Amino acid sequence: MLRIAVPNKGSLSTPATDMLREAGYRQRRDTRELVLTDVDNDVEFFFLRPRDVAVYVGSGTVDVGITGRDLLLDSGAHAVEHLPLGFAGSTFRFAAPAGTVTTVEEIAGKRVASSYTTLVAAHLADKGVEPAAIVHLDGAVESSVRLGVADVIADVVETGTTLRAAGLDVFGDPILRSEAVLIRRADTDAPAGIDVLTRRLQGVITAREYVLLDYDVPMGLLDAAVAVTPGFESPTVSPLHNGQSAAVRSMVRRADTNRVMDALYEVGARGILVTQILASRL
Ligand SMILES: Nc1ncnc2c1ncn2[C@@H]1O[C@H](COP(=O)(O)OP(=O)(O)OP(=O)(O)O)[C@@H](O)[C@H]1O
Ligand SMILES: O=P(O)(O)OC[C@H]1O[C@H](OP(=O)(O)OP(=O)(O)O)[C@H](O)[C@@H]1O
Ligand SMILES: [Mg+2]
Repeated sequence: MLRIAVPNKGSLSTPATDMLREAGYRQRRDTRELVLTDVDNDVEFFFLRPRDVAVYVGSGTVDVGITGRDLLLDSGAHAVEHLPLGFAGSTFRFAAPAGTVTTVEEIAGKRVASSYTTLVAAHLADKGVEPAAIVHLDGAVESSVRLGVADVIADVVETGTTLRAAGLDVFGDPILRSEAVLIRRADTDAPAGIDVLTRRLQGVITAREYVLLDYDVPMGLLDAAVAVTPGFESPTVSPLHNGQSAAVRSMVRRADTNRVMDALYEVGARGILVTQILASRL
């Protein structure tokens, strides 16, 4: 039975549970449930603190887990990224009161507050910058400068709203671009059952990222239309009963849908329909 660690709280928890449910797994109804066995799918879920997921996976007590790339790197656990999951995207960045610190080099001799101190220490060591101190805080890191325990922070930035509210500006390149990832233990054979889980999660990712596009096009314009919608391998083309047109079906990136529909219309395609994909195995 594959043992899967899932975040029980925080930004990752609900989207992780939603994705597993979409992938056909049973999920808990009550947030106080700590363990859930899905007998039909031969998997067991352990609901753990997001920060602890990598620790359990690295120690081999659970086989795989869902966590953030930033949390994985900060944990120093013996675990590796297996599949990016496409949600909980964020950047991890330095910030300071507007105009005070504007380059990473200027962090030398200053105090840096973060909830991700291992990640910050490794990054600064890599850049050859020696801070005066790296202060570990559990959260609300943006308040640390105003309250006088740090000069600079390193924190998760999603929309930037929290930074703006605290009067802080980001500086330097992003330390990291993070998203939710499926992780497994490093340097060991892939656990039995991970392939099915991976295909199922990949299926959800594809269903979220792509739509199906159907359209009719006169035979003479078929090549031009197909060039607009090349699909994954090659689009499906079926002759229409009138003998003069073809019906085409192709997968298109959801974000490109309207641009592609406009281009197809220009080429001469008509009856252009978009359909949502509910599940997929490619
Ligand atoms: N706006 C966000 N705030 C915090 N974390 C985010 C955000 N967007 C994405 N994430 C990701 O979520 C993970 C952090 O989750 P975690 O549950 O530890 O913190 P949290 O969402 O801040 O929860 P908490 O309520 O405990 O503060 C990281 O991988 C982080 O990159
Ligand atoms: O760029 P934004 O969209 O504003 O999001 C980023 C903020 O959200 C998180 O804080 P959270 O609300 O989890 O509080 P915490 O700092 O106490 O963890 C994170 O630590 C940042 O502070
Ligand atoms: Mg938080």
